[in-house]
Amino acid sequence: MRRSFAPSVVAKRKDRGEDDDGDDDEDWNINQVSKKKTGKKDHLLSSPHMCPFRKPLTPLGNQPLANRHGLSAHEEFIKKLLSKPFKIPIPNYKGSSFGSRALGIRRQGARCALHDPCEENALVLYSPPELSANEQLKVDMEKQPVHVVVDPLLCKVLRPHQREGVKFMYDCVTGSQIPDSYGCIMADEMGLGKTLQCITLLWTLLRQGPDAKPTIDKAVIVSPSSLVKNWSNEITKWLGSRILSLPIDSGTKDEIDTKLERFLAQQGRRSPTPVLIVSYETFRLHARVLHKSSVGLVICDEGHRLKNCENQTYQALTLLKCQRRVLLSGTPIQNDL
Ligand SMILES: Nc1ncnc2c1ncn2[C@@H]1O[C@H](COP(=O)(O)OP(=O)(O)OP(=O)(O)O)[C@@H](O)[C@H]1O
Repeated sequence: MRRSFAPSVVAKRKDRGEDDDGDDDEDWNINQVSKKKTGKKDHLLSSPHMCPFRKPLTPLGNQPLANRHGLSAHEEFIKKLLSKPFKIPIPNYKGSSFGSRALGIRRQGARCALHDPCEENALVLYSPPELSANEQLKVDMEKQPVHVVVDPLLCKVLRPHQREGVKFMYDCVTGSQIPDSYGCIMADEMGLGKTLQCITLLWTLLRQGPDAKPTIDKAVIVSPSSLVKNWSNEITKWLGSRILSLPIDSGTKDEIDTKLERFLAQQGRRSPTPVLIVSYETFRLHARVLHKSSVGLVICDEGHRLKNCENQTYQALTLLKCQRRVLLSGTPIQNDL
């Protein structure tokens, strides 16, 4: 802090007998310092490097200690801390069996639906039971079921009868229509858009569920060979690149087996190709591979082709490890389905 040199202030200071060895450079007086502190006036004055008007700088000895690398003790401590190798805190921890899976950040707080159930035109397939204010205080919001709402992308194109159809199929395959039954026949007339309804169901089950996680991880569509490509095109038409399908309509036995094995080996929420599309013939011929693992949903297009239960394709389909089953047919009556 600079001292005032106003004559009145200087006079007052002198009256009070204040000495001048404060911090201010301007007030430093080499004669006084030499008399009071060192008594080496002559020596100081005789030094050719000593300025008589400016106090000497603080000696370096007052600075924090530096090591031989020029780091202060604190910097040295931080460096040591950061260079410590990472140690797994759990003894003998082996890690997950899915080596490629990265650790995620656990979601905190209440679960929420993927799409807004209150949005105009929203198609809500599942609503959690309503809770009273008192119940809301008691329940664990992290375990509360959430709404299942059809992606608005599809909602805006679905026609009224298709909305009903999607809701019907969802209720059936989730066991809400008939307890412990997970199948249905979708028998809309030809050209009413059964394919789009099934794609909507598939997309919803692959991404959502009341537990705020996907209901299924893989699905198989079995259709007449002439329609395999059509299914793949319709999926791309409505969902773009959101999901990739795996249509199998040609190839050698080994090639097809390899593709099927790869499809079945996929696990978890984000399978790269979660939808397999095969013909009835391919399904029957490769049933041995397909029976090795389970899938979340099977859709049989033109299901009236499964004429009776002695049929080999029917047998192969029955043995597939899959609980949720949808059969599509524009003409279900002809075969007594
Ligand atoms: N909501 C919609 N808006 C626009 N186009 C639609 C809609 N629903 C279906 N379509 C189109 O109508 C056409 C016929 O639909 P689709 O093939 O699904 O009928 P389908 O009921 O499966 O008939 P089929 O019994 O002959 O298989 C398709 O090209 C489909 O993309």
